Amino acid sequence: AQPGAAQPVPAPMRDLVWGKLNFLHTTDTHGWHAGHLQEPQYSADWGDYVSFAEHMRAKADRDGVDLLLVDTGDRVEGNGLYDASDPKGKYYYDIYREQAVDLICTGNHELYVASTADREHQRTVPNFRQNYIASNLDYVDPESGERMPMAQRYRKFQTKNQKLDVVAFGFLFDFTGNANNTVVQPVEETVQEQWFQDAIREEADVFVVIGHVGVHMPEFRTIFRAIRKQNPLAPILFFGGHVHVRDATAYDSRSFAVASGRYFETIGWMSVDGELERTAHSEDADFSFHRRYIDNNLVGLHYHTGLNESTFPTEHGRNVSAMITKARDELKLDQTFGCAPKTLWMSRSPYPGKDSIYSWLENEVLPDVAVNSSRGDVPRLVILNTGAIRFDIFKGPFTRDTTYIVSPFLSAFTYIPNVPYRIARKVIKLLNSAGKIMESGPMDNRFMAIPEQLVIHEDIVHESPAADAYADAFGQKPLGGSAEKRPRLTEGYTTKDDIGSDGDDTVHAPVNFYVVPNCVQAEVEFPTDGEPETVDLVFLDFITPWVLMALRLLGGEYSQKDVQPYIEGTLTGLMTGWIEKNWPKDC
Ligand SMILES: Nc1ccn([C@@H]2O[C@H](COP(=O)(O)O)[C@@H](O)[C@H]2O)c(=O)n1
Repeated sequence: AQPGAAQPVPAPMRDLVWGKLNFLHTTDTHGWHAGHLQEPQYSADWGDYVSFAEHMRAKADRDGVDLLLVDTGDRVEGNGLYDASDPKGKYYYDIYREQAVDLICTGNHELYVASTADREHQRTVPNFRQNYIASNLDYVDPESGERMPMAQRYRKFQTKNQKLDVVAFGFLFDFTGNANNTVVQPVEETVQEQWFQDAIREEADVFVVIGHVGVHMPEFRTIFRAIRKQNPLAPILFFGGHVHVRDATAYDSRSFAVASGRYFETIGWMSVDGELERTAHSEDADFSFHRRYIDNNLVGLHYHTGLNESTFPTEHGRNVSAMITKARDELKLDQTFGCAPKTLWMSRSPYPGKDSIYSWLENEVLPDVAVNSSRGDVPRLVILNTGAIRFDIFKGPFTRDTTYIVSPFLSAFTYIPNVPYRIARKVIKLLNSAGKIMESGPMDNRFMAIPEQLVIHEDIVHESPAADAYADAFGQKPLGGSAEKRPRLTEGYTTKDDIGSDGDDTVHAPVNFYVVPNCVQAEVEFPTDGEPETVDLVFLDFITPWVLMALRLLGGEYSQKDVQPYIEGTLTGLMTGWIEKNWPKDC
């Protein structure tokens, strides 16, 4: 872990179940490779993961089974370690490559901005040349204009110890927001391509599909159906992501799919056991699948390896942790802009509410920063999509790192001047409508909100979410402390997926999740009496297509040419400026 990172505390644990073929999985790490310095439960860093994987591989070798490492994209955007350098990722690419990832693919965040996609192609693809898979993604060379596969379309290889034949694919969901130096082919089309049809006819003991795709998204079903049609008896394993949740499902009795959360809070574990060799595949062959969501902290990593503080870190792992410390120092990520007077939550506290980050933005920040000096006294509606905010603000120092953690995007405020208020006032309602109007495809309203809400549609409020709940440690091993003296449970994930509610490796007290609207809105410079005739409609550029669509549905004929820049700077910069001005400097 990084110097100064919060110390994890012991908790009741569930063991990993090993099989013949085992996997460790990361997804949506978004630059959090230093770990969560303020959250003990997720405070291990990428160097610790390197040590962990080395010990787990050694165990696999000793036991004659196999272990593969998977990463399913969105490695960038969302943490100072990636975002704070110029160019972005100056340190991240060299840190990330130190992990021996066997199967890796691209997420949408590697593609929003052309220069990010260029760097993915120039750095990460060659770093993982044999292992990077891009089944439905092309890259356009900036010099020649030539369109080429981002990486190999699929990978066929043999596992180290059992020589199992694996055919692996690497997909991205049907993403349409990519920069124009990449092309994402819809999954429905890809599975009809000749190369794919040939690949699923290769001799395989196991098919592995990794993808930046939620395990309940239709894209994985499409791939599953295509492979299964040709291979009725083979095990098919899916590793997904994008939705930022811990999740698992099975598409049939010979398939299994797992998604491993977000922000390097989770290291996913999947194992499959049974007669895996294709010669043994039969109607009667029984495969067993297990999944575990490992909280990324040293107490847990020691537990799963049976090691301790002195025996756990490998030389390689220590060196990677040191690379991260050096990068964080050089990037001055601990530089403080202000001291947050209290914790502001995205989903753990209701909106609107005194502890909601969105209420804080709506009531305090937006009215103050969304000001165009030449139109300062014009009444305006300022709309922010909730997905623009990526993480909670914890009470205490708000640092350079926090700015990117909370708001990594380069989104700026744009506006349409003088929109009749009778139309403008209804826009927010349409943007927040539960999907009746713009409900699917790239214009799905939910793409404006946080990714978790693609699968969580209602509040999850526990009767006693507080930290004073105690373990029902029956059948679980207390880690540190006897059964009589059970440890107090820490708050954390209490995942329920299609497999059950025993997926998390650590037994936690539950936390609440309150659904938030797709967008929030501040009314600024409104007359004290009556309504304005017209208003400036101000919004983040990311949601322009939805705003134009909403206006059109309300009878306002506006197009992209009516949308103008409102103020200079990004939401991130403006928010940080507000914090510098309004919160105390020292904590
Ligand atoms: N400029 C941007 C880009 C993205 N968003 C939000 O992020 C969501 C996607 O996040 P993933 O980590 O799941 O890829 C997207 O749906 C938007 O809500 C944004 O606000 N601004």
